[in-house]
Amino acid sequence: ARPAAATTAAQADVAIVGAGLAGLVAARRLVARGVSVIVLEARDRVGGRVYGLPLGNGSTSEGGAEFIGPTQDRIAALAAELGVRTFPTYNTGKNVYWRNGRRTLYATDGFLGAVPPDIGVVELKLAMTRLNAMARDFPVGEPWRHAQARELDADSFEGWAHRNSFTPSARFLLGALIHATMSIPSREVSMLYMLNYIASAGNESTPGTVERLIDTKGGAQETRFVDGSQEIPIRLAAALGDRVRLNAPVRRIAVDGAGVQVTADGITVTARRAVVAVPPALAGRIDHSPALPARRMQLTQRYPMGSVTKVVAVYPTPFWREDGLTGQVLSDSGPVDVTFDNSPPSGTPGILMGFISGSYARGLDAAPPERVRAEALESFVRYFGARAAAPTHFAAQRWDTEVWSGGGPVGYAPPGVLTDFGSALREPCGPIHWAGTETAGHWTGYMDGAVRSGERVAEEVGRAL
Ligand SMILES: Cc1cc2nc3c(=O)[nH]c(=O)nc-3n(C[C@H](O)[C@H](O)[C@H](O)COP(=O)(O)OP(=O)(O)OC[C@H]3O[C@@H](n4cnc5c(N)ncnc54)[C@H](O)[C@@H]3O)c2cc1C
Repeated sequence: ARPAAATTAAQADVAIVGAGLAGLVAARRLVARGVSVIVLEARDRVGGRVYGLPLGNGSTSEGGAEFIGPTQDRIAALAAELGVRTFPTYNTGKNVYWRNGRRTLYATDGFLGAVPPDIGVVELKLAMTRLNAMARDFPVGEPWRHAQARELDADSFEGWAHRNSFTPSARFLLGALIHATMSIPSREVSMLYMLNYIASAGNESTPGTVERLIDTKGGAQETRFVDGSQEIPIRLAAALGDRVRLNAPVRRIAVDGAGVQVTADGITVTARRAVVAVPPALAGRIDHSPALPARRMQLTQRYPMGSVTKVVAVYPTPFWREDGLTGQVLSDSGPVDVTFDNSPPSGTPGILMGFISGSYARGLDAAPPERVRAEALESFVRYFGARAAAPTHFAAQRWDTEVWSGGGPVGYAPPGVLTDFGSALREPCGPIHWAGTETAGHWTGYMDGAVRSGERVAEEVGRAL
């Protein structure tokens, strides 16, 4: 990849907007079919929501997407193809559950799995069973086709959860399910969207379940990449060479009889087809001539990104392991309310990672970096003791101020959006095709969904050319 030169005119069969996993995979697949492509990337790096956060000593820790798990077959196959090795997420010992000011340690290899022991767990387990049953035989990737789509889409997940649980702890844990996976309060997301999200946490032969979303062992947090997840986009881009142009934010897509003209800062690409592989909210910022169909324009006004910051604290050793802890926390107090052990495979240095999500992220909106650091370390001390107070390095990656992401981890549908606008997520508009994890069937919201969407769009465009 090289920076785009000033006002270059270029030609290709397909112009691809965005060098995240979806855009890069689409490019790789199209090139393999003998199709010429140019990938236009706004940032000065590839990977989008996959990013290695520098730790100040030449090494990095994931500041964005990190984990993969069972049934995420497409990202696993891609990593294997690229020679990016994996290792199990550290998961030996007990998890910490912090609730109402009390710290409880619990093993995750029992009947409850990752669910912490609390008064409401029976109720929670019942609600999870109901959710799994509703997610079975679900039209994955096409929630608007569900027989009760309208009713389900009129509800928020919180609305459903409050009618299906009564104890404060079950309600807290159901809310935490959304907070931990989507980085938003559960009142903001459509029940229909969440059922699709649960149903999509599987593959063509294995139905999705809540457990596969939230578990470490057997779930979406099971596995990590040696040298970090960013190795995947970096290797994809290296193989594409100067087909990838950095620092080239796309501003405008014009369609005429001959095809498309995609105008970015410094470069205009004339192509037969365009693939837009960015989250819907960001796609909505690109000008179109002629205007896109109303349903597509209105969809992009209704698909917000979550609010998330990831923090990492580096220590000489992973001291929590000596205390018999996995490094994993679920808490009702912020700003860090979910943590993982982010140490490299060797275990040195020790790295604690924490999520600051939803209202906690919004609460720190105007906070200077020192305050974010102080409050995050206070959270770590609460869960892991005084040794957590003095890391050798601390770094934070905030996503809601990233102009080319707009938040994270994923764009989602608030109530009432999917039934009328959902099908505009993927439906091509003339020669313009849509990709990105938000358009995926299985594992929408995840790296696996991004890869699947890139593969699907390459197929779609390949057929249309
Ligand atoms: C904090 C965090 C944690 C996460 N954890 C996980 C995890 O553990 N496991 C997992 O599987 N997933 C995780 N995810 C989700 C995962 O990162 C995404 O699902 C996936 O990376 C999305 O890929 P994408 O290609 O669809 O979109 P993106 O990665 O967003 O790529 C879009 C690209 O388009 C570029 N772009 C945007 N607008 C324009 C424009 N106008 N012109 C040119 N370029 C443009 C952007 O710069 C970006 O490079 C996490 C995300 C975050 C933020």
